[in-house]
Amino acid sequence: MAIPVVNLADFLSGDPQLKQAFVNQLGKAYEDVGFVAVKNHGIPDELIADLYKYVQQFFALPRDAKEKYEIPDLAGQRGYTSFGKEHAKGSEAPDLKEFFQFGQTVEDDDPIKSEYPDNVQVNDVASFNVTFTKTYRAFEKSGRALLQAIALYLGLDEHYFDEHIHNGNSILRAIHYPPITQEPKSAIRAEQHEDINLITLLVGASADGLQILTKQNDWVPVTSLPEQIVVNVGDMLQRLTNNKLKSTTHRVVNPPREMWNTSRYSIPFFLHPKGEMSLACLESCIDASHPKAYPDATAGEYLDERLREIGLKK
Ligand SMILES: O=C(O)CCC(=O)C(=O)O
Ligand SMILES: [Fe+2]
Repeated sequence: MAIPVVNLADFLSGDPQLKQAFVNQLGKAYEDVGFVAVKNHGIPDELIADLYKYVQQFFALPRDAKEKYEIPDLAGQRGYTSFGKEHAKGSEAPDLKEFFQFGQTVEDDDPIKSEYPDNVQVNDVASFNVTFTKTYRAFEKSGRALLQAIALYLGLDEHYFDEHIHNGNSILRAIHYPPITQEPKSAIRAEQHEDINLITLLVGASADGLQILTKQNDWVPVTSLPEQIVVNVGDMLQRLTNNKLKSTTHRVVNPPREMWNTSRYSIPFFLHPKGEMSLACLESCIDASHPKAYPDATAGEYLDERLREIGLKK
């Protein structure tokens, strides 16, 4: 399905009409579909190409080399998570994937630094860490602009989210779905789920497979052009907006049999605020026909609950 396409350059153009049109398009798309493709997203193409190159080199390492980067007790939040560990909420069968997660680097004197585990430094692939750091910052910047547009759509101050996402708990996750070697029992590459965070930015997944569940209950493939990124609403934003903006269910299906011998790679950036941000439903999203749907919680409390549900945290 062609998801709505928005042009981030409109928002940043300085032309008030173009900016407002962008806000309306993005907000409407997030009320209706929950997913958009963003062009002129500001993440340099060379950086994305480098990132994919190093990610492929990493997953091609022998198993014992990768396992050096799998750190128990970090709930998969930093470093490597081997094949078959994570399952979708409510599903028994683990997803057919391995992944590597990279988190925030606090560079100012924000005391939140002590709450974040250090990133796991990969020594086997030159330039891996520096490329992850650069891409992480680029995603934060694009994500901040998108959240400014969302804030305006919700009638909030344009900079409402800025302080919450500065030094936020975002995760850059590189995923490898290996070739399929035997008939999978019940598992698919990534079982249906909703993302936990505020918004997810996804660059150029290397092969087909991503599908979203429509309001009519049909699974439809997400298609976007190579120069676009896909950006969807996660459960934290859905909760904050009392279900006004939709965290749409999605999954990654297995390829047809003749493509079983191919890998799929994808690199989502899960944009999280700091743990202390309140996700209490916004007053402006509550009225008689939309009664408050969730109890108050902070982003940190909510994240812990969700990590337990997907088998990453005990
Ligand atoms: O691999 C993809 O394209 C999407 C993965 C995904 O939905 C996730 O990791 O939350
Ligand atoms: Fe997802």
